Amino acid sequence: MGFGTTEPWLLMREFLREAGGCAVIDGGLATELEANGADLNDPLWSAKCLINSPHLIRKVHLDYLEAGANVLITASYQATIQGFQSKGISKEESEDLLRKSVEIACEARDVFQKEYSKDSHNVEDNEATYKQHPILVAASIGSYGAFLADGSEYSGDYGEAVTLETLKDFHRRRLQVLADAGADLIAFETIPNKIEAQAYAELVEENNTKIPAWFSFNSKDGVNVVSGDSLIECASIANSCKRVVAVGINCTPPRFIHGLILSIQKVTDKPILVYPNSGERYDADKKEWVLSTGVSDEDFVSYVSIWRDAGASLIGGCCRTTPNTIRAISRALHEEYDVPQTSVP
Ligand SMILES: C[S+](C)CC[C@H](N)C(=O)O
Ligand SMILES: N[C@@H](CCS)C(=O)O
Ligand SMILES: [Zn+2]
Repeated sequence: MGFGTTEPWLLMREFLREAGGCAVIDGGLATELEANGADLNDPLWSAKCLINSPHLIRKVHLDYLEAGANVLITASYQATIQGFQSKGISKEESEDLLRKSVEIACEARDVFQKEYSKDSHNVEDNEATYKQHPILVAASIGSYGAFLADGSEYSGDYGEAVTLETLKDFHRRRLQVLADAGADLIAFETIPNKIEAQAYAELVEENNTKIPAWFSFNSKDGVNVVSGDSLIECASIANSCKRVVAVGINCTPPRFIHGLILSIQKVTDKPILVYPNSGERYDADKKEWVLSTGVSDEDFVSYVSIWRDAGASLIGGCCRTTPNTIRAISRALHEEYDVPQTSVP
């Protein structure tokens, strides 16, 4: 499924309808790469796997599809031309690595869909597990703070020297490459402040970016985005951007999500997406998560119907969530909204 170039918002509505009213976003990619043995203690973080272990990325994407995800987010969150160049990789090879992140996700989707259609011939049409399963590939763009690799995507504090133009210059070429790489949409994720949202909005307009985008902010107080900038103002920037087809929150503790959905709704009619983290805290110096501050999968999933009823129409997980979290989200959504089939004796 692709969005093409016309009426992106209509096609998003159609995707959501095909997904049963509420689509499932995948879970933590880096988390699962680590669970599969990757060492991400590196300034490139998960993007290191684009160089060393693309097979792991493909496996994790497939695990999320099998768990019920309708949206795969690519491994380009911390993949930047500048970051690759600082490792001695040429500009051309860096751009190839960005494209590769999209290719891997598209390939995983193709493999999954082939298997899925093979299996469908062996089961009754009315079995809920074999319903139509639309899948979008969302090319991730992490913030300038992610590139800094100092955890500043959780502070949004870039200092006075970083201006709107700095951020536009930083993201411009990467956005162009990812937008032309065959993904269905761009996922601007973990956006920590208003200036970066403004930079993305201007770049999308300036480039006349071919594919639509979503804007997803993070919060650590349940009111504002992590920098302290107003979420309402940030979401309004996303709302004014015609190519933006969904607005929401990611990598934020589950307990804050309900209130944040209500805030976003005040300024947009666009679909709302939420993919919280487990509630744990990231120690950027040690490059590790502080254990025992998060919620269990059961607790996470107990929020799902609340988020859905509050108006979220894309729900998934971010850091420290796993295929088990996504499977439970998918079940919770489908149990609640599927009309049971009556069996004919
Ligand atoms: C979303 S955080 C866990 C990403 C990693 C961070 N930018 C770092 O490199 O430490
Ligand atoms: N897409 C990234 C988000 C980090 S906040 C990941 O799942 O690793
Ligand atoms: Zn995250």
